[in-house]
Amino acid sequence: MKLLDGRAVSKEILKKVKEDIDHHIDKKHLGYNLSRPSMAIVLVGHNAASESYVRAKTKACEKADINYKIIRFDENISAFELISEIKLLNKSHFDGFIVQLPLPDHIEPNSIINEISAYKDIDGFHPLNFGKMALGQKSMRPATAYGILKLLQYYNIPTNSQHVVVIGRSNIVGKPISIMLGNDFEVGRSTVTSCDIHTPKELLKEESQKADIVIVAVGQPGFLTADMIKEGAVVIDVGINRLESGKLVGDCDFDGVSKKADYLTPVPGGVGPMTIAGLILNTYEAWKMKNLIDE
Ligand SMILES: Nc1nc(=O)c2c([nH]1)NC[C@@H]1CN(c3ccc(C(=O)N[C@@H](CCC(=O)O)C(=O)O)cc3)C=[N+]21
Ligand SMILES: [Mg+2]
Repeated sequence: MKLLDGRAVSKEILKKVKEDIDHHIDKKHLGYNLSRPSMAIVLVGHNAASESYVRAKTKACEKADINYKIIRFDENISAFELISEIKLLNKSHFDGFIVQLPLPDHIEPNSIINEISAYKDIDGFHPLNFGKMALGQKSMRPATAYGILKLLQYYNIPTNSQHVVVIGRSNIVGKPISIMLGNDFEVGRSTVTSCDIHTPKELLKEESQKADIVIVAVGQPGFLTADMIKEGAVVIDVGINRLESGKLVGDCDFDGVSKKADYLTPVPGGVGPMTIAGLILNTYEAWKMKNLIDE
């Protein structure tokens, strides 16, 4: 069994992005001095998990030499005020920005996401980007799904004609990864079965036992057990669950699954850092688009 080292792959991607940015800036593209890419992170209220994810994002910006600014708002901000701020950010110098989720209960997240300029939507959550992604057009891709594709690609894990079972159908992970792997991309052309926690357990097991690749994103520790996979499967664990002990675990029964799978992502150190790599790649791509840099 081989661990898919998202931390190491992410580090390599960040280094490569920095070098590519340096390269474009050295060329003084279009005859003017390009400034480095920049992103803003909108943070509403104080959520301990969000604070830690945002720290991981800013550290990645430092590694890729991308400028960033954290923009904080009081948890009592109204949806109307927040949308006004989003409209300002759409017109700002930032190449991209994200609105860290979850938002306070009184703000409906889609009402905010829909206001983000698709050109600056480095999370890839805007309906225009989601639609383009689904149609197989160039777009900002949902960062976690993008990161997972990059991880599979890095380890030369084939997806072409492979049977993939995705467990979880969230708009930010399960749904987009199911669509992307079904598309006719560099990484794709898979036969995808989309399941979720409501799929009857026997039916789910019947499917997942046949899968070459299982992607689990349900947010329940120990959900995927060894009896649910075939010998030699590739298992991508998207879960990040903090146990009462403080320990961070994924959605797999790690000890059991690791004895049967050929490849497995650890938690931490797997999909989490790859999500951040996806975000940095999207920022780099938004910057290139804005400056008309064509690869
Ligand atoms: N607008 C928005 N975009 C997001 O991309 C977004 C979000 N909101 N809200 C929350 C989720 C979660 N997320 C993670 C990013 C990195 C790690 C990560 O790097 N995790 C480390 C461990 C971190 C730790 O120790 O807590 C790891 O798995 O190795 C995890 C989770 C991005 N999210
Ligand atoms: Mg098969």
